[in-house]
Amino acid sequence: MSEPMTVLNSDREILLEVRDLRVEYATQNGPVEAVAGVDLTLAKGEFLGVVGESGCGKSTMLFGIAQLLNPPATVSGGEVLFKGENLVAMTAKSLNALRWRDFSVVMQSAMNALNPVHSIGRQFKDAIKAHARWPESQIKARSAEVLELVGIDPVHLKSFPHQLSGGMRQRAMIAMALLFTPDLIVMDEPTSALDVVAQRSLMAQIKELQKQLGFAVIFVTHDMSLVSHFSDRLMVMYAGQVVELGGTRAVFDAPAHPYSRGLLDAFPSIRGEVKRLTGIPGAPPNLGRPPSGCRFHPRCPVAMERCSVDVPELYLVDSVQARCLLHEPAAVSVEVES
Ligand SMILES: Nc1ncnc2c1ncn2[C@@H]1O[C@H](COP(=O)(O)OP(=O)(O)OP(=O)(O)O)[C@@H](O)[C@H]1O
Repeated sequence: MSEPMTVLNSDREILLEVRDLRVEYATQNGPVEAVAGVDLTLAKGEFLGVVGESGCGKSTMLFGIAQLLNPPATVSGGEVLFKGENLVAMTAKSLNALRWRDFSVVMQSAMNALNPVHSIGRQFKDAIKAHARWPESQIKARSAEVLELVGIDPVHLKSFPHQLSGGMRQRAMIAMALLFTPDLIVMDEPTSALDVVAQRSLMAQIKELQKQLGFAVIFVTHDMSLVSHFSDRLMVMYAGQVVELGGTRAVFDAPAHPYSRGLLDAFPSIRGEVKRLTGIPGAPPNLGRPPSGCRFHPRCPVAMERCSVDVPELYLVDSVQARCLLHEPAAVSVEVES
């Protein structure tokens, strides 16, 4: 396996290094590889957006990184080095010691993640007690502090999840993730259950907190436009693989992979030129039997004959990486010569 490229990171210290991560679901028809060899490095304090259509493996990758997969899913290969330690090889006990303290996870729906029969304050207290022996007064003070950080009046420590609005519940989840000011927060579509206005305001708040507290974020969404203003780098996933990775601005300005271009064309631009939204015809493949060659070739508007045969790697295109044979160094030099 080739060494993962780290050229896209700044000089900042590396917090997370994912090497050739593979996740399989065991099914009656054999294994389905939902994450097929992802390489990624994340610097301290960096905000990475992960985008792609439904079923491309974004959540599975996130859960694979956080070691939160449950059967039938298992990590079938690769390493997740968090501050130099491989989470994949860690015991459940060591992982539990890291969770909340060093990294935390915010799920799609706080209604499912929060316990409906306990008050918010009780749930914060349980999370703290699992990791620290703080006196009652410190638990109360910290719980109130993190709620205030996300713009919720601390009186709501007494509230039960159903007594809060959807936006407040998501904020409460983020507050809980901040209890120990971790170095990394992974977020799986934390705004998807909210209306557009609440979505933007929560995004802005996450970004503000991130700047203030310095944690890194991996933010999964299927909405390109949502992360456009907030993420430093963007990872585009298709059929379990990274198909493009680069600075968010660079990917938006000149997407190097036809799939990224298709995703961008599927969302309206607020300030850009008015154009017809085209999107991408067809649907992501069944990962039990992914297409030969380039996994995107059956839907690709610029596919060449060899795309159904030759397997593309991630190639460097200016400052981004793209998994497309159009950018294979040999193909590019032939084009230049002719
Ligand atoms: N329980 C399961 N058994 C078999 N395959 C599964 C199972 N759950 C997910 N998969 C496979 O894993 C793939 C990736 O799913 P995943 O939920 O990670 O995608 P996603 O990009 O996060 O989608 P979404 O945006 O809808 O959450 C799916 O295409 C599906 O084929």
